[in-house]
Amino acid sequence: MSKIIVRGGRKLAGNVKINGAKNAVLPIIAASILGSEGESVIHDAPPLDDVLVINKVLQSLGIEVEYNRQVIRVRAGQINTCEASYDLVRKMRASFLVMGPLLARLGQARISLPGGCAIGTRPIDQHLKGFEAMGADIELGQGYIEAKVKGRLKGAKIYLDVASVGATENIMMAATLAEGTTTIENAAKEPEIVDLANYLNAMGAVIRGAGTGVIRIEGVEKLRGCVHTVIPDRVEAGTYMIAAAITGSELYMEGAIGDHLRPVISKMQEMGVTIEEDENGIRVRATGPLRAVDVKTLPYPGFPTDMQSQMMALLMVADGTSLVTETVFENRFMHVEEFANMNANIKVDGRTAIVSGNSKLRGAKVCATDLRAGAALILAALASEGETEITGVHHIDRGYVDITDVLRELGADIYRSVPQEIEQEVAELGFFNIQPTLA
Ligand SMILES: CC(=O)N[C@H]1[C@@H](OP(=O)(O)OP(=O)(O)OC[C@H]2O[C@@H](n3ccc(=O)[nH]c3=O)[C@H](O)[C@@H]2O)O[C@H](CO)[C@@H](O)[C@@H]1O
Ligand SMILES: C=C(OP(=O)(O)O)C(=O)O
Repeated sequence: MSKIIVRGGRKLAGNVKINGAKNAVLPIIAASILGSEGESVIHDAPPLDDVLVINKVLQSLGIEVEYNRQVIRVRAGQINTCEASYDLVRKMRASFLVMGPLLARLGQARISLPGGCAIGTRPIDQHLKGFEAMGADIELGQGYIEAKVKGRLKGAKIYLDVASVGATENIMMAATLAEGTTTIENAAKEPEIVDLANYLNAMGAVIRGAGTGVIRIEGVEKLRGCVHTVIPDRVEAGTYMIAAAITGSELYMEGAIGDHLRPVISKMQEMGVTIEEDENGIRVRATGPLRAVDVKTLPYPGFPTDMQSQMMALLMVADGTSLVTETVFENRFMHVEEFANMNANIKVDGRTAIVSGNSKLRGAKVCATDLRAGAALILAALASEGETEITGVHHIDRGYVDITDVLRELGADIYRSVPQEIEQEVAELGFFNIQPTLA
């Protein structure tokens, strides 16, 4: 498996073209299962391992999927099976998002339990509660979850105990073909939910309120393929924004949407980073010293948990002590131990990390324990003295397109031992040597 090698201390400069959002395209691909007529054409689908995996899940169901130059074409007129196998679902939690569409379309779905995970227990009780409220019988056994409904799902009022992104998406997709109206209360409000609702509406669904805490879905008889462009990846953009700040540089995030990044922008401004937004993107400039700030992760529009580790990397080099509180996942501080190997000074007390700033970071051998932790290690390495060697690169490949090439073009001294596309080609040949995901 590949390693990423970084020699820190270089300034960066230039434009970063932000890719389509991983967390938007995955549910959108799953939603394509609902289109019993025509073809769905999904533009700006980023070439990530997660996208390859979910495409394979659809193909394993007998659905036609073509992926070429960031465009995915899905023809789901015929589906051969309602079962998504363990081998694929274990690679990525988001594969579970095919449950709602399959249940709605075929009245039955059998999906392997999504695998264990490093950032928290990540139960799926809220997804199942929603399906049950819509009339599905759920059975668990032999590592699989089976859901069945006689006839169509029935519209229902569903209150989510936690504003889960995945549960909101899964229930919203299932409800599009249900009989009657479904209301999701305490729904997640993330931009990716809005993108999915826009996609479903373009397929013929009737969804209102996406982006607010109450979403109403009027069921329709059938959906058809449509053409859609995926929103830009706010986490990819946020990660490069921190790359600019941590190296005292200036970068322009082309295509990034400021409104999707409000808490990240605000916190970076509080730290003393200059941020300018225009209609095409976001410019980040860091010249002076950075101030410590406290950060608490929350569901959207709060500070995103997917930016917590990267923000922590930046706080390690700020003046003063910062508190980072993780409220979304109960075990998302594994990067702290790796940061400590790089000479950071961080103490964890329950769900809060106390980050002492002004660290003189030093290169070390470290391991990416999950996707964003991996990105945060790259960021810390850019600001470190000496060489950092990062293993666990398969995690990073789940969510960043060519991150080493992009950073090298911006001026970083960074390379990976095996290029991402070669690892993907090997995976495409069928040797899915990507380990089960831990994030
Ligand atoms: C593919 C994708 O979009 N992944 C994102 C999605 O993950 P995902 O959809 O898995 O995250 P959720 O919003 O569901 O999880 C949020 C919290 O709710 C809990 N929970 C969730 C479902 C459930 O049935 N019961 C339950 O208790 C989880 O354990 C977690 O503590 O949102 C997370 C929170 O913004 C992000 O970090 C992930 O990057
Ligand atoms: C946790 C993440 O993704 P996933 O939900 O796919 O594991 C992430 O994108 O940071």
